[in-house]
Amino acid sequence: METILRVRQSNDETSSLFEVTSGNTIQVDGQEFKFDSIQGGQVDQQELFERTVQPFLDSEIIPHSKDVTLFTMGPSGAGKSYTVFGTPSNVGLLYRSLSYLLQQVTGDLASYDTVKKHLGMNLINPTKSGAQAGNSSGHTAVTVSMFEIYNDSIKDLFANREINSRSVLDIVTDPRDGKLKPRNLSQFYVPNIDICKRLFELGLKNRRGIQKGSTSTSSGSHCFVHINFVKISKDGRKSAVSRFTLADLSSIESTKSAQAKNISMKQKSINNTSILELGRCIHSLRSGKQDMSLLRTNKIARLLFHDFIKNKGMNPQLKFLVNLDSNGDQGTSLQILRYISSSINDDRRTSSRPSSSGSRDSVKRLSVTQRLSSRISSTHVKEKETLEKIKKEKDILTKELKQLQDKLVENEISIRKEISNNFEESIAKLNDEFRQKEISLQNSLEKDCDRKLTDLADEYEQTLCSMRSELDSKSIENQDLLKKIASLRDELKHNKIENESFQSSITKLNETIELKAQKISDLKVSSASLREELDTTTASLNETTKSLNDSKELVTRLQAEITEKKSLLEQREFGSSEIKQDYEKQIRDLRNQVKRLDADVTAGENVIKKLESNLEQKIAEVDEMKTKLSQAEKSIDFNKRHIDILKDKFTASKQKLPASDDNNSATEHPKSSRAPETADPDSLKENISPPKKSKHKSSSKSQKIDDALKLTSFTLFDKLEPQSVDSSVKRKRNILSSPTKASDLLMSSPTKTRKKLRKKEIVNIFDDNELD
Ligand SMILES: Nc1ncnc2c1ncn2[C@@H]1O[C@H](COP(=O)(O)OP(=O)(O)OP(=O)(O)O)[C@@H](O)[C@H]1O
Repeated sequence: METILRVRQSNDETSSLFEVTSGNTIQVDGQEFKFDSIQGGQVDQQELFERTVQPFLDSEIIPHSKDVTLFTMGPSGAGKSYTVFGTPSNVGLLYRSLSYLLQQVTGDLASYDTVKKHLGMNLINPTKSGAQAGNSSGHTAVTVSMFEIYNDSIKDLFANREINSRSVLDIVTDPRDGKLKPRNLSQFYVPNIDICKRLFELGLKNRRGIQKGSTSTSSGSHCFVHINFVKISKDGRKSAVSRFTLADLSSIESTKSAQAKNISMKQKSINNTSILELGRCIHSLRSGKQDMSLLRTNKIARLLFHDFIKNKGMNPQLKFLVNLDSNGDQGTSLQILRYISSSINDDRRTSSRPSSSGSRDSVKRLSVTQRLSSRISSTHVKEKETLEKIKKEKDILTKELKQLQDKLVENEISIRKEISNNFEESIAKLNDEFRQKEISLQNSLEKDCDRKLTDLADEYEQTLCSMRSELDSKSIENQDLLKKIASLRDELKHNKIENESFQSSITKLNETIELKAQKISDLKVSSASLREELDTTTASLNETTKSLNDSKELVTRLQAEITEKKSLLEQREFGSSEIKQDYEKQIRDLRNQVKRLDADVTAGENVIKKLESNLEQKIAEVDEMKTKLSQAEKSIDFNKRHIDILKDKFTASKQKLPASDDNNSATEHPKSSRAPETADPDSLKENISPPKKSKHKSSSKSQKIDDALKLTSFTLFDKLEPQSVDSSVKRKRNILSSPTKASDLLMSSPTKTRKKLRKKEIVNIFDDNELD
């Protein structure tokens, strides 16, 4: 047991109600009180933690899984709650202890599920993030619980509910961790310090008299916090829990302070009684008197019972942290100090004023004896004897009572031990039973499993056999299919080759058709120009004819003039010789002129004849070209139709090809190569003479098509009738055929040279555009 004094120092040291006389002793009102350590006002929260709590965390809780309880006691307002919980900016022992323990478990934090296996269903996971914290192979964890005892009833502060009746028997040993605690107390898994803070905020909010967000308001209740440090064995089967209990006890209230804090007298007396009883209990246990009856009535004492039993009443790990305010009430402070010194530090009290109550008792006892002796002396001896008898009897009875009481305590201890042993035995039995059941269940499950596995194996074997036979048949089918696919591939290759040649022949045909179309268009152009030339020639012929007629009229007129002049000459034969000569000259000139005209007419006629013959020739050539043109057009139409048929066939063959060969999707069905046979029979009969049977199978379709086209073209050219000569040309030829008119034409032809040249050009054009 350890006593620590924390002093809340006032700024005004002169008004301080106590002084520290030596290292661990204080003096109040002339009385000295000794503590294990005194933490002055300059000691801050962290220092206090490091000096008072951290040592036993390191030496007891973490390595040895021992339980330690720390009580804070003191007058109201001395800083008990401040010491335990602190303020948000300066946290107290609770948060510092938790964060210290959490630091120790870092890296080895067991997951919530793992800890739950050991601590049971009452373990609560505070958040979703808590579920993800830690790992299944971790070996340490921290859990917390919080409850208050107020008006002798217990309230779970994390659950905000009264967790049991007023009976102390509701404080029970939890079989999971072997700790004595209120029945069904909530226990939270702690993954980190932030969650802790939120939890305790909630707990303090639920605490009686504590206002939200504050730890300073006096509550009038005893508040207990259990910090459980869980250690799981390496094999994960066993666990040990060490518990650090932080108890913020209610202050011992004077009537005045209780009234000031609005605490009922009943509550005040319950609180004070419970604390005094706790002190008496500890004192009796320490002095070896073991007044265990207190443990049956006092809840705080009962909560510590487990520790006493466990430690066999010897030196339980209890720490009393006494808070005193240097400016506080002297009476209350003295009351606390006396309480501590009488119940805990009795042997350590260095000096105190002579007990006034003790002297009063002795005075009382003296007066009673004097009165009794005076009575005895005044009454007769019999009464004295009787009194002595009674006294003796009383002594005997007192002795017996004491013996009985001792026996009772012994019995209770033995009963409790027995119960505890029985309980442990029954737990061990239950564990064994459970293990046996588990093993038998496991065996039966294994058997079941084996049986099912065998059945499944048989089933699978059968299925496998049937699947194998199916596989064999399928593989045979598959081979057939592969063969088919191979043959189809060959066919496909063959078709591909054919198709390629077919494509090239189509390309060639297209090229030929284009060439022919080009030639036809050229022929059309030249034929149009020929027509124009013909028209101009016809027009010039007409002109020449007209000029010939004019020339003839002129010749006639000149002949008439000659005749007239002859007659005039005869009439004037006797005229002057000059006139005669003039006339004769004129006649000669005219005769010469006539002769020249006759020569010109003759030459013109010759030219016209030539032109006529040329014209006829050209007309014949034009007719021939027209015939060829129409034949070629027909041939092209037929070819086009033929190509269309072939293309249709080709497309149909493509569609019929097997879909398996994706790469050869453009290949054709072999039947497409027989397109000419399935083409329009009438048109083929009409236009294509049957193709000669090839000696070699390998003759390409393009060749066949070419042959067919050529044959068709030739047949068409043979069958076509010659075209009739243009009627206007014929008419002009008739006109020009007359030799008498040729000279006139020659006379009046102004474009002779140009026509000759044009004629030459026409002849050239016809030569160039001759069809194949
Ligand atoms: N050592 C200290 N340093 C600074 N402030 C302190 C100290 N001790 C206590 N206080 C402040 O004094 C006020 C009262 O303290 P606290 O509530 O802890 O007293 P208490 O002993 O718990 O009182 P009660 O028993 O009535 O609940 C609080 O505001 C607290 O912050």
